[in-house]
Amino acid sequence: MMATQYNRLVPKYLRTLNSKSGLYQFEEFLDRLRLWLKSIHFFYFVPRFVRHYIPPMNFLYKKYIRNMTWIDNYLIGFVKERRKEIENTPKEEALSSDILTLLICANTDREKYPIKSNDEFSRPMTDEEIRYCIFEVIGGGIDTTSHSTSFLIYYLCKSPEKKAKVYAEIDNIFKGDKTRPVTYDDIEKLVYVEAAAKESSRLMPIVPSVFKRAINDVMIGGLNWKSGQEFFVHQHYIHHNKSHWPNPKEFIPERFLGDTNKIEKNSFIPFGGGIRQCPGRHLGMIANECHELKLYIRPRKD
Ligand code: HEM
Repeated sequence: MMATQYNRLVPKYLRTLNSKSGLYQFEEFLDRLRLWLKSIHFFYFVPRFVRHYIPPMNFLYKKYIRNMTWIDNYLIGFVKERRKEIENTPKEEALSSDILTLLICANTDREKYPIKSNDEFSRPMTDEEIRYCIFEVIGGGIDTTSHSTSFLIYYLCKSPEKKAKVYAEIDNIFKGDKTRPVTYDDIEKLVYVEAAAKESSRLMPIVPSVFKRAINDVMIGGLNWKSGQEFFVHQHYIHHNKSHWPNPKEFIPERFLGDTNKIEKNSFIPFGGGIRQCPGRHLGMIANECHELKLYIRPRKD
């Protein structure tokens, strides 16, 4: 989405920074996203009373809230702008399939793949709801995917023997054609590539732990948790636990080949779990595999 925005906002011949250009605002947006990321820990760990009343925490608090308001307004601007564009597009003209367009058109007569149901969610979403979704996708979908790819490349570079297997599989499917687009069929056939991507996310889960709250009294891991109690599930630790993963520090994609039923339930959770499991998990995994492909299909420089 960011790359598309960049290309849309700034024609090639204008790609220099000046304070009025959309690109300038976009750069500011990225800076503010970084600040927002920093502020997450502040809101997690600084108690409410301290952040409201004790200097300098209360100044930081105000700064972070101002930052969040700026981001909200910026994103709402996109939603409104795109909504107007869609309204001005004749019905017979096809719309693009980007996430923003799909969200705006959901449950309207412009929806591409309508789902019939009569529940409380069968109404078009408000600008505010779409803004939340877009922000989640930006926050949850971009760095996670790019960092996953970086670690995959890292582990493959460290394991020439495994990398050779990735090459062999890619060669077998693409037969030397370096230009044709990657299809869904290819992705299905690339089992070793997928196994390598999974093994890399086992060794280095990009989100190392997730935050959960018990909604009932429950026993997990032999401990009793009270309703309302909050805790972290530590993926990194689980992925390195010897009882689930023999030689846990070694990069062995073969673990994910063959009968995957032997992988113990909940011992591989790079995308979290439960009802709030990552909704972008398939997209993230496919993007990861496609990056791997693009890289290795090219002329090879080891
Ligand atoms: C390799 C890439 C990715 C990894 C490792 C990853 C990992 C995660 C994890 C661990 C969670 C928390 C799940 C939990 O609480 O149990 C999460 C949530 C989320 N992810 Fe991803 N993600 C990736 C890609 C994406 C992509 C591509 C998108 C969107 C297009 C996305 C959107 C989201 C959203 C919206 C949530 C919040 C879900 C909720 O709270 O209900 N993620 N992701």
